[in-house]
Amino acid sequence: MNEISEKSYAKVNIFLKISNKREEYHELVSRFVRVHSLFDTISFVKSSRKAFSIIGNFSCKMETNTVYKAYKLLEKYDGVDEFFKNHSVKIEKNIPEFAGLGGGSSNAATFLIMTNKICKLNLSKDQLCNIAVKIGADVPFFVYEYDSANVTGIGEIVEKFDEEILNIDTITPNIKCNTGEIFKVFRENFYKQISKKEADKLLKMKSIEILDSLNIKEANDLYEPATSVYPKLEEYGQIGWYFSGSGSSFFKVNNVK
Ligand SMILES: C[C@](O)(CO)[C@H](O)COP(=O)(O)OP(=O)(O)OC[C@H]1O[C@@H](n2ccc(N)nc2=O)[C@H](O)[C@@H]1O
Ligand SMILES: Nc1ncnc2c1ncn2[C@@H]1O[C@H](COP(=O)(O)OP(=O)(O)OP(=O)(O)O)[C@@H](O)[C@H]1O
Repeated sequence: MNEISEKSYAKVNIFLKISNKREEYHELVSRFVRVHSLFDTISFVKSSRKAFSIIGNFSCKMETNTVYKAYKLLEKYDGVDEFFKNHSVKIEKNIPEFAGLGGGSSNAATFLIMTNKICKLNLSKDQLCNIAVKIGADVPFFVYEYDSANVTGIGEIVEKFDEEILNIDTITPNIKCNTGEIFKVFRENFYKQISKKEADKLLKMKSIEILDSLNIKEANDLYEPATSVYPKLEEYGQIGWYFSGSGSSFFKVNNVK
């Protein structure tokens, strides 16, 4: 076999509320949904480079690429180092970066899943999740490959949510949102915590019902801090559109109730 390929999907946060602080991080209560129409493609292709390599257009250096971080966490397993001496990782990017669509996190998770399979590591989803949290808060969601899930903790608790597949449109303004900065401004100027009662209620509701009952500010606790840092974002906050993660993307769900 010369090449294997998998899709690496984007996500949106149907709602995103903060429930607590955990040291420098924030615990969230969120519904994550995969966007079927937006994905990168990751392939393992034969190579004679004799060292781990990534082929693709990235704004970051190799050492900070989430796929490289995932490789470093798997290289101690039998056969992984040898496999990537003879194969390069090719990533065709479609998911915009710094967009709140989880592109880097998704790529890392797809890499973990593909390497687990091709190198026959036999790691369970829960074991892969323990590795995923070391790469980033959004990586565990993508490891489970659910179309829709409730995500809590700082991203490590992922529970499947059964609902119809959502038809989602996204727009990504040309604004690079810095996730760390937005959480910092949230903590300093906008801090609030969702109550357990309100969180339990949202976690039981279907995504389209949640969006029907909340406006853009109510659905995402990071929208106001994000617009305070990047005021131009407000030009995109039209009725019917919602804000994903720490931005800059907005999304709309086309399914009808
Ligand atoms: C906002 C979301 O996109 C929602 O899906 C994620 O929670 C962000 O996840 P991510 O981009 O993978 O974020 P990371 O790369 O892990 O963290 C970047 C920075 O954001 C802040 N951060 C991130 C996640 C979180 N739950 N609380 C935080 O306070 C931290 O300062 C951290 O240093
Ligand atoms: N495989 C990758 N794909 C895209 N960006 C990557 C990757 N690896 C590292 N990065 C770097 O990660 C940062 C942002 O990544 P990403 O595009 O996943 O952020 P995001 O859209 O803000 O995601 P999130 O929804 O998790 O906040 C940029 O600095 C980018 O260069």
